[in-house]
Amino acid sequence: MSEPGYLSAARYGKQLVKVARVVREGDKHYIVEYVIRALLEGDIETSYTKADNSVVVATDSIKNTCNIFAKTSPHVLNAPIFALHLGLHFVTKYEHITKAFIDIESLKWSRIEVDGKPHKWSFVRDGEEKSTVEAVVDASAGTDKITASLVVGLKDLLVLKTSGSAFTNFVRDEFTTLGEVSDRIFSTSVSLQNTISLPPNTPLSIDNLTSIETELDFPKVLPQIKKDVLETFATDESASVQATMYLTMQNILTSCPAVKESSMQLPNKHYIPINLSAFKLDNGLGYEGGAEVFHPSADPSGYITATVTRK
Ligand SMILES: O=c1[nH]c(=O)c2[nH]c(=O)[nH]c2[nH]1
Repeated sequence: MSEPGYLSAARYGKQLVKVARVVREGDKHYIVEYVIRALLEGDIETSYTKADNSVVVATDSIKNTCNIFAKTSPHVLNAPIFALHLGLHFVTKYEHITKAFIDIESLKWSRIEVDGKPHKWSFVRDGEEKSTVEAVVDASAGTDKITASLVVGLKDLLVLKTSGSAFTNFVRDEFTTLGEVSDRIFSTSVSLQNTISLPPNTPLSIDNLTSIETELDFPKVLPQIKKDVLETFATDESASVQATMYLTMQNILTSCPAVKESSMQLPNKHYIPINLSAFKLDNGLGYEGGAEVFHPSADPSGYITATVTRK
């Protein structure tokens, strides 16, 4: 009997590969802690359609490769370049693997300050936000014509402001109960992805990674992006989540020439003023705001997304 369907997409690999790497420069130490997802595409159809494992690089070997590269890659402290290195390895090592998808989440380890000075080997988890990388390395046109896309960003960056946020002039009809406010709490958990322009005229290869690493300067760019996010959030007289997120991405495009597109997803984590009038307490429920007691509402939340692309 002929099969009713055909294999229209296939990709596989290992996810949740957790690895930490210490780099020691004398008694000054560095640490990164990564959660890696490495997925492969290529001439792997027969593993699905013919039970042919001869085309399968075992996901266990993919995990081993992540650990080996954590030890051997000269780019291990620079997550976006490390992701490109891993991806380039898979598409050059295995002739039948033509695309590699490497995602990395970096957990936050910041140096502990002692007497105002960063300690040499002690670190603190001072925030749940993760720095993110999504790299796609594509050798489908041949290993001498490898291309890649690279997206860097962050997620789970929780922020809140108690003033400088209004929401007025929205559609008011028979479905509307929300009052207009000139002053409210604005809180969100920032997810942000920035598409990076890779240096032009540089054939993508493992040999060129060091010059790409120098040119893109992620140790400078990534903190700049976070600074843009936090400073825009703090200082914008926000008319809405939509308007503030748009301004944030324009500021990133201004400060980071290597970013060609920026996308954000922001939940609007509502803080709802509690009505205390039954207790003869005025909790500032009107247009002017000024409420002091709120219900931090877990759900539902607004969910606002946008992409800004360089002209
Ligand atoms: O900044 C906001 N944008 C909205 O689209 C919206 N909708 C809503 O109920 N409150 C808000 N706040």
